[in-house]
Parts: sequence; C-alpha cells; structure tokens
Amino acid sequence: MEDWEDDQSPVVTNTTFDNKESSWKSAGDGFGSQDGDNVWGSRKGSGDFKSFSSGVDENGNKEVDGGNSWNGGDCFRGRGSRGRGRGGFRNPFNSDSQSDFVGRGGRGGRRGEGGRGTFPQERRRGGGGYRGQDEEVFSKGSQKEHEEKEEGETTGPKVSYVPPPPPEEENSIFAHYETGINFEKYDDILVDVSGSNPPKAIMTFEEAQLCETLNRNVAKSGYVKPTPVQKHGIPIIFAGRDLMACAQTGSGKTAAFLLPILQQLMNDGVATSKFSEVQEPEVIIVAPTRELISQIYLEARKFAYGTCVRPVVVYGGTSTGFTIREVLKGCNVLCGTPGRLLDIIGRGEVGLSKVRYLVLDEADRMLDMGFEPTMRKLVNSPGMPPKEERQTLMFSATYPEDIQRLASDFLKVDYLFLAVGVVGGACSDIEQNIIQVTRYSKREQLLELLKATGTERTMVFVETKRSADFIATFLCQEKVPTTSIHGDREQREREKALGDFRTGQCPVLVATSVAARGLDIEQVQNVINFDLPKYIDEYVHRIGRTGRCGNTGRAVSFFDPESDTPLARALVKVLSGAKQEVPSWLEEVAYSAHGTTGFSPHGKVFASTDTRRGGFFQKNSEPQPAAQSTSAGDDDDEDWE
Ligand SMILES: Nc1ncnc2c1ncn2[C@@H]1O[C@H](COP(=O)(O)OP(=O)(O)OP(=O)(O)O)[C@@H](O)[C@H]1O
Repeated sequence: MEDWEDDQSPVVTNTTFDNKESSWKSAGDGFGSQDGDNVWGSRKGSGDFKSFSSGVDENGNKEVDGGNSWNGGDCFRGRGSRGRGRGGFRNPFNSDSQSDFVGRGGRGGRRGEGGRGTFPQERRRGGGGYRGQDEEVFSKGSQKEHEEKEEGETTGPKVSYVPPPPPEEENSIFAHYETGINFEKYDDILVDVSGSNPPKAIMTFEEAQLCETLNRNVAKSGYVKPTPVQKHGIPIIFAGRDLMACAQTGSGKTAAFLLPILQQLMNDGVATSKFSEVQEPEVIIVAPTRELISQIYLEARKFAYGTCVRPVVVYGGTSTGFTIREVLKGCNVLCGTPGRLLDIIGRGEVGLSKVRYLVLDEADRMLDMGFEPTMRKLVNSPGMPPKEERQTLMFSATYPEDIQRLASDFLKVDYLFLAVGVVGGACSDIEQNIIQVTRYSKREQLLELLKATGTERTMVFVETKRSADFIATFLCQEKVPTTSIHGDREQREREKALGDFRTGQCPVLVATSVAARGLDIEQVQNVINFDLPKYIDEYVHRIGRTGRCGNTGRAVSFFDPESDTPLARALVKVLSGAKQEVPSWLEEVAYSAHGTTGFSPHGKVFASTDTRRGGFFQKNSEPQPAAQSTSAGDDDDEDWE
C-alpha cells in the first residue's frame, strides 16, 4: 500500500483528458459495428485508429507526447519497453479472443512507474460493513472522509460552488435515448406483488389517466409504453398505498414514482408559491449521491414541465446560500441528498407539515448502516407527518432481507411489495464476463480491454478514491481519454467529469462506487470492474450502468482470487440467475469457499421476494389476482446461505 502510494509519483489528481480537438476515430463506430464483427480485431495492425489529439487536463497540465499513440495493434510503441508475456487472457471485447497479455513483470522503463506493475491492496473499509464509501455522507472511513462529510453543511469548509443552471430549451429538457431491442421483453418478466389487495396493473399510459400536460411530457420523453415497474407501481401509488418496489437496473423506476406523484399534485391543484418565508414541499425525494439526486431532479423537472409544480434539488458540495435561494423561489418537490436535506430543514427554510410523499430511491442504500440514522432523523424531524399520514415509497434493484425488515419501520403495515423479476438479480440484457487475474496484471488487462472498446463509453469501477486517481492517471498517460469521479473530487470536478463522459468527450470514466447506483447515461456500452466490490448488490448496481431500457451492454470483471473469493458464490448465483455462462474455475472457487458468501453484510442474501412471506407472480401482460406464485428461485437462496 505504502509502496503503491509512492508508486504514483506523477499523480495528476484531477484526471481528465480533455480531447476537445479530438479525432479519436476508428474504422467503425464501435464494438461490433461492422457486420457483427469486433472492429477492434480488424483494427489490429491496421494503423487507422487515430488517437485523440492531446490537450490539457483539467489542471492545466499539458499532456505528454502531445499526440496520438493508439496505433491499432501496435499499441504503446515507443512508450517504454514493455515485455509481453502470455497471460492467457481472453479479451471479451475482442472477437479475436486470444489476445496475449502482458504478464507480471513484463513492464519496464515507463516513466513514473519504475516497472513495478503492482497494484495496491484494497483499502479495506472499517468494520461498518456498508458500501459506497464515496457516497454523500456518513460513511465510515478515514478521518479525511469524515472531515469532508457533507461539505457545505453546518460543519466543514465553506463551499461556494454554484452548479450551472439546468437546461431551459425544450429539446434539451426532453433529450432522451432510444429504448433497445429488448424493451419488449420486459413484458416476459415475472412480476410479484405481495401484500393485501393490490390494485390492478395498467397496461398503457392512457390507462394511467394522466392529465394532458403530463401525457404530453411523457410522449416528448419518448415513452410509448410503460415498463413493468411502471405498470404496477403507478396504480399502487395512485391507490395511496405505501410501496417497496424492486426492479432491475435501468427499467424505469424513476418515472414509476414521479408520474403518479406529479399527477396527484396536479389533481389537487398544487402550485408553487414564491416568496413564502418557509417553503413547504408536498414531496421529498432522497437519494444517496449528488449526481443521482440531480438526475432525479431533472427527470422531475421534465415531467413537471408546463405545470405549476416546482421541483428543487439540494445536495452537498454546493453553496448553501445558493441552495436556500433556490428553495425559497418555490418548492413542491424537494429532491436532496440526506445531509443537505437535513441541513436545510434544520435551518428552518423548509417546513415538513405538508409532506404527503416521501420517496427513498436506492432505498436499500438509504437504509443501510451508513444512512439509516439520517433517515430516522428525517422522518422524526419536527412537522414531518407520521407514516400513517404520508405515503412512503421505496425503490431499488436490490433489497437485502434485513433491510426489507428495517424498511417496514418507515412504511405503513399494509405496504405492498412489488418485485419485477428476482429481487437483487442482474439485468439479463448485460453480458457478464468474469476474468481471473492477479493484481499485478490488472492494469495491462484493463488497457487491453479499453483498446478493444475504443470510443465506446466505458465505466471502470475501482474500490478506492486513490485507485481511481491512479488508474485514471495511468490511462491518461496511455492516451486513453479518461476522466474520473469519486468523493475526494470537488463537486465542480465531479460534474465536469460526468459531463465529459456523457458527451463522449472522455469515453472512459474511472469511478468509485459513488457512480454505481442510478446514473442513467446514454450509450454506456461497457462496464469494467477493475476491482470487484465486496458485496453482490453493489456489483448488480455497477453493471447496471449499461444495458439499460432494453439496450444491451457488457460487463467485464477482474476476479483476483486473493481478494475476491468471498464474492464467488454470490457471483455464480447472479450470473446463473441472469442466464450467463459461469466459468468453471469460478464455480470451483465458489464451492471451495466455505463460510464466505459475499452477500450483503447485513446477514442474509438478497431476497427472492417479500420477506414478509412468499408473494405471487403475475405474468406482466396479464395481471392476475393473488395465489399464483411461482416464485422463481425462492428455495435456491437457501443453498447460498
Ligand atoms: N416507459 C418508458 N419508455 C421509454 N423509456 C423509458 C421508460 N421508462 C423509463 N425510460 C428511460 O429508461 C432509462 C432508465 O430509467 P431509470 O433511470 O428510471 O431506471 P431505474 O430503474 O431507476 O435504474 P437504476 O436501478 O439504475 O436506478 C431512462 O433513460 C428513462 O428515461
């Protein structure tokens, strides 16, 4: 670890390869774009792969070499002698498949690396056992992490960052990506609704009877047909029921709660009131990270377009004064990260007595050990209606059983549990590959993969903030246009990084778990787990940044038996649940890994369904009454305990 820190001497902490004048072109348009063949294979040796021209990174550091270097199969020529060894690594992004790999010790002479090729031990998280150390607040971790928690709140350094205003132009507000070829297959997913007396699902948006403005906004967003979580979730919310909903990543959970809530506000004639001294929102939406809550806010703003309902977003890392001014302009739907929300409430700028809806997005995360105390503070804040008098809605793609039990503290007794597919399962539109590695070979393998992905947008997940800096710096040095996002970066930098990634200016984003959940970025074709996370639910969320809304995607994970064996059994389960090939070596590791589960630290594995009892499955296209459960995999879980 210490060595590794020394090893990163030429650290560029703010790693963005700014390729404004980039001409990072390839012969094809991306992976598989040429007759289904991997263009990267054909590119090999062709030399037609022009690199982006170098520019200046966000620190103003001039990029070394000033130019390109990704010359097809002749990669890295002239960048130091790099011995090649045979690693037996099959590149899943490369149809040539048997790409040799740089083996341990094969490196040498590259500046600043001293030929070490080593990688740090993971900085283990403290015994708290919860994930997302880079998330908004209250993560256990280093002193520094504590110090920086919820910057801009009542403690810590004063933050003056004012985020750029959201788009005003209609086209930008409603910009969206297309649903993918598997969108229709959503209808085949089994849906389980448990709890008493669930309302009938809707099959179309017309059946939702949204008002004209909302209908128009839905259409302008490119939505033609509701997804399963929308078909079932919308009527449940309209019926006034509390809800714990679980549906796979990228399947439209955000609209499932926003649309019925906004419609109810419209029905009740709710309108924003400027100039009140205290704003009293009807809706509070909470999410664990700043970028995610900003995204939810933009969605709320989009659906509320042309109405009198005003959403506002508040999150850490931004100027508190600015936040307060925004709230005071009028606020019906208050979207926030937990710390900043509590701060604004504590300052008396927001009254809670009118709250009718409390939404926890990524609910399992919001209720785990990191955030649970804050959530309890929130629901116990003065003026907050008790759970009997508000509607509480929880959404996620994963729900460990103990979190479900804990969540019931926040919900009315008769809440409904909606499960689309197997709770905690990965989206089957994502092709998952697990590659056995040693920690010494990871960087080279990463480079090889990125060579194959070319200009495709790729998220690379690492476990620590330092690794994020380190890997991003390394990739920049290798002329891969890379940016990074993690909790030690300033908010301005985080937003710029995400912006550069969204626009494709930097097609590679190195991220910690801060970007694992919820982010909906167009055309993320690949996710690479450079480091596997400790817990399987985190894995499910990370890979869920690709393969969204019926589109296909790929995820490749580096499995280092030295550190990742505890995750093996959970991985096997998730892979087989998503009908993915399970490598035999992984099965072997899994079966020999006695006493380790890799599942959530909270005890049990992710549940197959409602922990209160077995639910019933409805074929999504034909909603049916209770008692027809064919709960997939209920028993299987036992095998994995
Ligand atoms: N009915 C629909 N028709 C077309 N596109 C949709 C529909 N519903 C949602 N989408 C789009 O699908 C994408 C994914 O939706 P969303 O971000 O709500 O997924 P999610 O289930 O919340 O994912 P995650 O679990 O990762 O948070 C978004 O771009 C959204 O606009």
